[in-house]
Amino acid sequence: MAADDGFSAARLFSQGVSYTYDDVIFLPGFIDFPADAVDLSTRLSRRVPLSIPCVASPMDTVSEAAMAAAMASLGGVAVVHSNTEPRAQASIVRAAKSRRLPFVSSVPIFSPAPVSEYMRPAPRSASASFDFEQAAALLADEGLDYAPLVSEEGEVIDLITSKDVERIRSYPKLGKPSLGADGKFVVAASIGTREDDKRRLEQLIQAGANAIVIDSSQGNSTYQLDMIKYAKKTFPEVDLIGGNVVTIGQAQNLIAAGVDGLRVGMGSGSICTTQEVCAVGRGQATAVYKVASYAKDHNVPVIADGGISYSGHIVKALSLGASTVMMGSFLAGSHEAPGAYEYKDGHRVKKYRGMGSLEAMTKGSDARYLGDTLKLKVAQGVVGAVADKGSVLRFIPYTMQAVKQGFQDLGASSLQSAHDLLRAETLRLEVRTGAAQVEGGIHGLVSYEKKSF
Ligand SMILES: NC(=O)C1=CN([C@@H]2O[C@H](COP(=O)(O)OP(=O)(O)OC[C@H]3O[C@@H](n4cnc5c(N)ncnc54)[C@H](O)[C@@H]3O)[C@@H](O)[C@H]2O)C=CC1
Ligand SMILES: O=c1[nH]c(=O)c2[nH+]cn([C@@H]3O[C@H](COP(=O)(O)O)[C@@H](O)[C@H]3O)c2[nH]1
Ligand SMILES: [K+]
Repeated sequence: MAADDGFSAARLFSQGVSYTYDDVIFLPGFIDFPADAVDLSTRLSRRVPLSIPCVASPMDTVSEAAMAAAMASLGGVAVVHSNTEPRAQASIVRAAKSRRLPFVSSVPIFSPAPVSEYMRPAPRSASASFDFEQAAALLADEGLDYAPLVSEEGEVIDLITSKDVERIRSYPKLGKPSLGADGKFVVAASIGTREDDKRRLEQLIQAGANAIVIDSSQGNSTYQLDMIKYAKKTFPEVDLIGGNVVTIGQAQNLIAAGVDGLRVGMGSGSICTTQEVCAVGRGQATAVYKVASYAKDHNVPVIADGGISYSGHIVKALSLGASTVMMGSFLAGSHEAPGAYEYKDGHRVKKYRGMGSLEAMTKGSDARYLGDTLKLKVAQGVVGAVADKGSVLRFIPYTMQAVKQGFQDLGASSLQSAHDLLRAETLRLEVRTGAAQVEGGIHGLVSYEKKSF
């Protein structure tokens, strides 16, 4: 492409305008490879590789054991939220890491009555270290309807049933899972910056957390810098992700303090009211581009956090320099998100709430606020609901296929290649006017059905 067509990102993002994903559009590049050849493997942080660039947000309506097992089995990762007691959070991490199956069943396995009173003895059990194919083969070979999943310590941790096998088989084939050096699923977890969080950190690391996210809307604080220094000194072997940041100045401080990854986004989340309440933040496209262009020189991967509604947003975030995207609302309506489905106006929905909503704050993150001299609580998020999306094991593979098609259109065969095109200014983009955005969407139809896959 002629270099004088469109704008380079460097030029576009230096004009004093805060842009978000929908404001910008990439100009197509040259295709000389099939979409299937696009390599989406990446890193969550310096030492945590992933095979897909997807991260589930540390929110109590998104990331618990079922999400963590499913995301790791897809090659991504979930960050287990901290809106609960440290012991409970650590046991969620343990539960996800104790298996190699892509799900945590909802069958209650704890009961006041001895199990033998209401269940037949299982003819065979499956080892908790079995992956899906091994467990499915056991059920098929032995003609079993179910088998308990038994840990190395002889504890029954779950059940696998022939129905689970049927369900998982109806989804796209599982790719390369995220496994740590211990051969177990990669699971991350979040902490805060209070004195108590040091104890939480210790318990999470004992539970085997592969990376720790320091969860704050404004990471550039003396509290976070102190926590980074403490964590890096006490547990140097575990990757530490700082944030959130949206400027180079914030990133500089956290990188200097030693973080292995950065989480970028302030006010961009679907449930966020931070920009409204505090007047601080940044358009997400600008934030990702600016922080990533600084962090790359320090070998610090960037997580583009918030504002992802569809695959095109993921392509934009990654092409603007992010190594992964972190998602809340995109994953919240899934089978794997915590909570039960409800019906609202005839739609099947799941609750999704901001961690800075009054409801979430009074549930657990309250400690943050109760300790403050100023005890007036002001929400920076809302409580809402999102539509049932089915299993992440189904819609994430389709979403990744769409992302590969986007990369192919750009002429980028991998994340590294997209980042190279960006830095070489071969990647060209423009701002879309309001009319161009309308044109880029579905328009002029009396009615339509949108079925993506
Ligand atoms: N990405 C985003 O745009 C936003 C995200 N959130 C989410 O909401 C949740 C809460 O975020 P925040 O309110 O930023 O939590 P936070 O824990 O970072 O801050 C809450 C308050 O506690 C203070 N604080 C923190 N550590 C302290 C210490 N050691 N001593 C004294 N004061 C201390 C902070 O300065 C702040 O006033 C998080 O899950 C966050 O991800 C909230 C707002 C915006
Ligand atoms: O202003 C905020 N108030 C909140 O209560 C809140 N809770 C979460 N978050 C942030 O939003 C991200 C998820 O955003 P999405 O739903 O758009 O994926 C998350 O990953 C967070 O960065 C919040 N931001
Ligand atoms: K918002």
